Formats: sequence, structure tokens, C-alpha cells
Amino acid sequence: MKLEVSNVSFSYKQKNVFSNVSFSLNEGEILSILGPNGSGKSTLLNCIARLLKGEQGDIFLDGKSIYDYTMNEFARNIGYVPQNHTPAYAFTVKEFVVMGRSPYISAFSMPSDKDYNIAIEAIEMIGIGHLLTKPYTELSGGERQLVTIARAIAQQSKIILMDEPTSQLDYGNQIRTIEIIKKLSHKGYGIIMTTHTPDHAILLNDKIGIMDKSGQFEWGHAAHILNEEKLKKIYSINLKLVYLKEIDRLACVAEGI
Ligand SMILES: Nc1ncnc2c1ncn2[C@@H]1O[C@H](COP(=O)(O)OP(=O)(O)OP(=O)(O)O)[C@@H](O)[C@H]1O
Repeated sequence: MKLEVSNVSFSYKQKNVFSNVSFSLNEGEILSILGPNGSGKSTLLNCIARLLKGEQGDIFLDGKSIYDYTMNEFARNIGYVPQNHTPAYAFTVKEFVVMGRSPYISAFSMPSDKDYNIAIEAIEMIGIGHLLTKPYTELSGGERQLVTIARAIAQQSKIILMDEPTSQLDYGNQIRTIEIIKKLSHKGYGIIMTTHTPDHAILLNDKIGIMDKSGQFEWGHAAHILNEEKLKKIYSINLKLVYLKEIDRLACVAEGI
């Protein structure tokens, strides 16, 4: 499955957010999108998720416009982990995650044992088996984020969009989630993730997209696109991109204040 975003521009009423955004994503690839607050990262994910429509350009899945897929076909191909999710009812974690199976369940049917098994597998993969019977409304922000990721994994869509999937997680769960994203890519899933943590993009070591303040988007492999000058410009601070031989990778660190 190949996703192609072709010259997409988006404005809220009179305010242009981004113009002529183009990139492609093949199966097994990860695109980490960096950019300052308000630059348009979530808006871009919402356009790919069909929640918003750009006024120009198109988005293709295997050469066919995303708008030409039925809702169910689309959901089997593209899953979405939003930044915040507030459910109306106190579903248990198990019931919430099995909702990821809805593109495979007909309107008048209930989830099958197979659907529950897939949901439980996703819950275990994320390491939240202890929350299985807990009502979603009684979870912490970070627990909700993990449960929402499990629901997207249970959906088994070929491409998963994740809007700041680690924003509410403790340091250990952040790194474990980054590991899970890498594992999913090895299984053939394509992942597009927004993040405010350059180290996450460095750890994933795949494609990086940078959305700047003026809505210009550039993308490429981490090795070609990520440098100190660009990171300083994105975040308007003094920072260093240093190679740490103890861990054999670059790390982004802020200078002293
Ligand atoms: N519903 C809306 N109506 C009007 N303007 C909006 C709406 N949603 C977002 N915006 C504006 O569009 C711009 C892009 O917002 P978006 O949420 O995509 O940025 P972002 O890069 O994801 O930000 P952050 O890193 O803070 O999450 C911002 O200037 C924001 O104020």
C-alpha cells in the first residue's frame, strides 16, 4: 500500500495553514513530523484521515483518491490515533479497543471471538492487560493514550496516523511506544506520527517531515534532513545535535539556561 499526498493546501476560512504539501509513504515506512506549535501538523493528519479536506491537491492510496474509498474500505487502510479522545460512555478498555474492529463487523452484528482475540492481543502488545476491565472514563490521560493506540492496532489498517502519541506518557512508556511503532513498521505497517521530541524521530531513524511556521513542508530521510540549524530554527532555541558514542546515536539537547 502506497500513500501519496500531492500538493495539498489547507486554510481555515481566510487563514492559510499550509500550501503544496507533497510526500509519499510506502508500507513499512515511518514518517515523523516535527514542527512548532500551531504550524499545521494535526491539520495535515486530519486531511489524510479525511476529517478535513484541503482546498487544493489530492491524497492517493495505491493511486486512487482517498475520497473514492467507501468509509469501511478507508478504515481498513487508514487508522487514526487522535491527540485527545473523550468517549461519551464508560466503556471498558476491552470494549473500547474492540471498537477498532468495526470496519470488519457488519452493522447488525456483534464482535466475534476472533475480534476480541485481536483486541486482547493489541492490549497485551501495548502492555496494558491490567486495565482490561477498567472503564475508559476512569483512566489517566497517559493510560487513555495507550488504550487509543491499542484500538488503532486492533483496527489492523495498513497505515496508522498518530497525533503526538507520546505526549502524555511517562519516559518509559514514551520509549516503549516508540519501540512498538518500530515493531509495527517491521510488520509492514506504514506510520505517520507527529512529535515534539526530536529524539523520537532520531530513534526511529526513518523519514522525517518538517512543517515550519509559514506552512512550508520538507521531508526526506533523517540522515539527510535533520541538522542542528534546522532544529534551532523550528524551536527558536539554542540546542545541540550531538553524537553520543556510549549509545551510538545522535541526541538533541537544549543548551543550558
Ligand atoms: N478549527 C479551527 N479553526 C480555525 N483555526 C484552527 C482550527 N484548528 C486549528 N486552527 C489553527 O490552525 C493552525 C494549525 O493548527 P494545528 O492544530 O494543525 O497545529 P499543530 O502543528 O498540530 O500544533 P500543536 O503542535 O500545537 O499541536 C493554528 O494556527 C491553529 O490555531
